[in-house]
Amino acid sequence: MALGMAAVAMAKPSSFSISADRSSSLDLSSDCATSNARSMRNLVFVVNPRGANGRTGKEWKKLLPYLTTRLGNHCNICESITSGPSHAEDLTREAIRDGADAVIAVGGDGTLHEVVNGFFSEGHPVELEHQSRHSTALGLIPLGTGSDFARTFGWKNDPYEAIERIARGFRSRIDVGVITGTNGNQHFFINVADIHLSAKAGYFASKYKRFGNLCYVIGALRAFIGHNNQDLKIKFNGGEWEVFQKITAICIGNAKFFGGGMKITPTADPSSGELEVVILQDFKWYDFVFKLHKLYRGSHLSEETVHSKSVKSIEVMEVTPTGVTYVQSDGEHFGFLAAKFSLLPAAIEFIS
Ligand SMILES: Nc1ncnc2c1ncn2[C@@H]1O[C@H](COP(=O)(O)OP(=O)(O)OP(=O)(O)O)[C@@H](O)[C@H]1O
Repeated sequence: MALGMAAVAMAKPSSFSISADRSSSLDLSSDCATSNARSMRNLVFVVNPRGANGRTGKEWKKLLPYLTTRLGNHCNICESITSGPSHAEDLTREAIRDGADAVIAVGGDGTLHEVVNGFFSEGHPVELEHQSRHSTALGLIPLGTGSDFARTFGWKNDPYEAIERIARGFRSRIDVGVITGTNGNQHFFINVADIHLSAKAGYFASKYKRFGNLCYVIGALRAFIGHNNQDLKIKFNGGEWEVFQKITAICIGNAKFFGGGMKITPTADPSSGELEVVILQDFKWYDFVFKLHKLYRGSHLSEETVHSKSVKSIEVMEVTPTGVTYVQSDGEHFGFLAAKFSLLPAAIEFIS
């Protein structure tokens, strides 16, 4: 195992590992200073130093000594710093193949999203070679701008609380959402996928993260420029196509929150085996002004122009193809319609 973890570190110069138990036999053949004790849990922390406009990197530097003291006697702590977008996926795959007991995303929802995608390769779960029964858990230290997935569990951006959860090591299985685009490739999401106005707003919000949570307001204002509510065809659970008119946004929740605290899919539950779909129809700009408080509270489902439904799958396509209806997943730009959204029930063990 120690050799495996060393391989993670050697493959990426930005990775190294620390164990508080430095007196135990260390593998000094690499910069990944792991203990050989097999009883030690191997935890790989995938850290996005640019999360929350660089705050994640700064917080992590302060946190690491505490983490080492708190967990280092029982765990090998391996730090993997991302070097750019998508790197977290590769780091996660390598860690799982090398036998990590847990991969912990340190950052926001974007980092968590990439780590979740790293649990899969070409549509299949990544496994420790020749040991399909070994299970790597997913963990989270929420340190992002929105950190919306953590809100479903009532967690704050408090890294010390997160470390206590990791120390307890309680695991429960959660569902993972799957998006299949027009090219047939599968992409995974853990929080909320969404279509049209909100997805366009998210696309622009990502350009303004330097303004903190205000980026979501700026993104929404920018997205309204040139926006039209649009007729879309929807197929639920593999049934018949139905036309829904004047759609403003479709939100598909494995969990409840998006956009920096909006409780958009309020009955979604990542361990329910179903996705909650919320369809907003015929919203005008002033509806967002008057109904925004409802979206934040999750009380918008009672509105006449809001429909919700629990599903196993949903397919969406444009009635009149434009090719520019935005799709995003976990706040990350995915592409454009058409797309199918489905679920892998209980796909990942999550440290909760
Ligand atoms: N080293 C890096 N340099 C630049 N960008 C990176 C790096 N590592 C990851 N990223 C990108 O940073 C983006 C944002 O990361 P993250 O989600 O952690 O923070 P956030 O956007 O502030 O939080 P939230 O998504 O919760 O609002 C991700 O899309 C990811 O691809």
